[in-house]
Amino acid sequence: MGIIEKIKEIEAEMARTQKNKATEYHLGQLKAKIAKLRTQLLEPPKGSSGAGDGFEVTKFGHGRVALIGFPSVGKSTLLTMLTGTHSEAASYEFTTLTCIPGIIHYNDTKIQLLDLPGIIEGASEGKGRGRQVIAVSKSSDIVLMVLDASKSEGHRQILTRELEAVGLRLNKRPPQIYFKKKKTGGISFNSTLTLTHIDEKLCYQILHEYKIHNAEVLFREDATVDDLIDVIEGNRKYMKCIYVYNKIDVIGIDDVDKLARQPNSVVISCNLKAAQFSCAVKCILLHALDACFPHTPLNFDRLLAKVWEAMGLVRVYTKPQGQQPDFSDPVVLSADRGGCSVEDFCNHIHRNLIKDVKYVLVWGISARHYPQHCGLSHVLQDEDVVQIVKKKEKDDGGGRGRFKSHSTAPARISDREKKAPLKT
Ligand SMILES: Nc1nc2c(ncn2[C@@H]2O[C@H](COP(=O)(O)OP(=O)(O)OP(=O)(O)O)[C@@H](O)[C@H]2O)c(=O)[nH]1
Ligand SMILES: [K+]
Ligand SMILES: [Mg+2]
Repeated sequence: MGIIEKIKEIEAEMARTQKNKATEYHLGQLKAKIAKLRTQLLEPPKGSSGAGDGFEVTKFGHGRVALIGFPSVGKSTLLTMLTGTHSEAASYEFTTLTCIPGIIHYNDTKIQLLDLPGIIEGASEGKGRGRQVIAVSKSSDIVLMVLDASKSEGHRQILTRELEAVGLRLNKRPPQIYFKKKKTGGISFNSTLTLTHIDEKLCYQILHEYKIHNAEVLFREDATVDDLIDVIEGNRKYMKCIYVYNKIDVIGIDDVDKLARQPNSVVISCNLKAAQFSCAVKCILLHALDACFPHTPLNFDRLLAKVWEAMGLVRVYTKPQGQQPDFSDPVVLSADRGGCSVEDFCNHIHRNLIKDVKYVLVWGISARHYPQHCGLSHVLQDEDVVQIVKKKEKDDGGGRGRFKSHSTAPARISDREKKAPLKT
């Protein structure tokens, strides 16, 4: 029997089993069995270099965003409009057969956007190009789940299930469970609060299923069996996901309103410019819009702002001693990938720089006063300005200038200030 058949059989057994106190141990064990089989399924077939075979494109820019969705929801149309890179779009399904990269230029950064073939139910088990598509989406920093606003709400759940089946966790944080395998000593089970979904016996049983007999487990939240399995498997990827409802030009105002109010969601139309849209719809959208740009496709500005927020990129501008900061070319850091400390910043510029650094001067929202003398562990924030003071060098932090120490309230440096000359 193949792995997929085994999974199907266990799923059928779970569906047959009534959920009650007497069966909960058995059900927990079955869940662990399925998780183990799914992990086996993810192992690349012999002779291939990985599940993303033939789909890999070189990483480029400051971050990567994948477009995931059913066929013909408008992924390629969206890629073409956001990046200017042409990706064939047509009214028939599976128009796109491979991975097509484009670049979004936003806030002085470059974000790689990947168009992918449509996926269908069963993708996680290898239907269509599901496994390759999922492997590529795992390599990205965030996922845009593109949905057809005129189709069933169930599509979002089906896609979420497919992604969960391969270990992706969307808009969730890792379970607060400390877990460490040991060589001896048996299982030590502890919790900092009352657990309502799992008890010691169930925990032992799941560990037993994984043939783990010595370990330390500490629950720091009221976690579930699924959470425990995620922690034991240890290969889950926690990603932000934005639900992009496209084609709102073909649905009614009430439905647009409902979709626009869901968490992590944005409603758009590739077909209509904002100016062509009725005033009523624009009013509804305004609760989510900072400004309405009449000549951009409807709500693209909002979509880009959401992508930017989810990426969590931190732009740091360098200021050579005695000169204006260079506001054209930021060093781009990320808390999730590589970190945002002064040390990370220095390593970004040059890997040997760190040994020459005496301290740095920081202007911007991470600084308590302007400029703040900071060490290597100081955590920078978006739009900070940094001057590196090397050993045997004097800083110019005491001079007269815009970002000087007598400024009291740390404020984000505005675009206007960036353009204005900075005297030092
Ligand atoms: N009404 C409407 N149609 C749209 C919109 N965006 C895209 N379309 C149409 O939807 C159809 C499918 O678009 P594609 O961009 O090919 O969709 P896809 O998701 O890339 O499809 P596959 O590559 O086959 O998975 C095309 O006929 C587009 O013109 C929209 O906002 N409104
Ligand atoms: K299509
Ligand atoms: Mg396409």
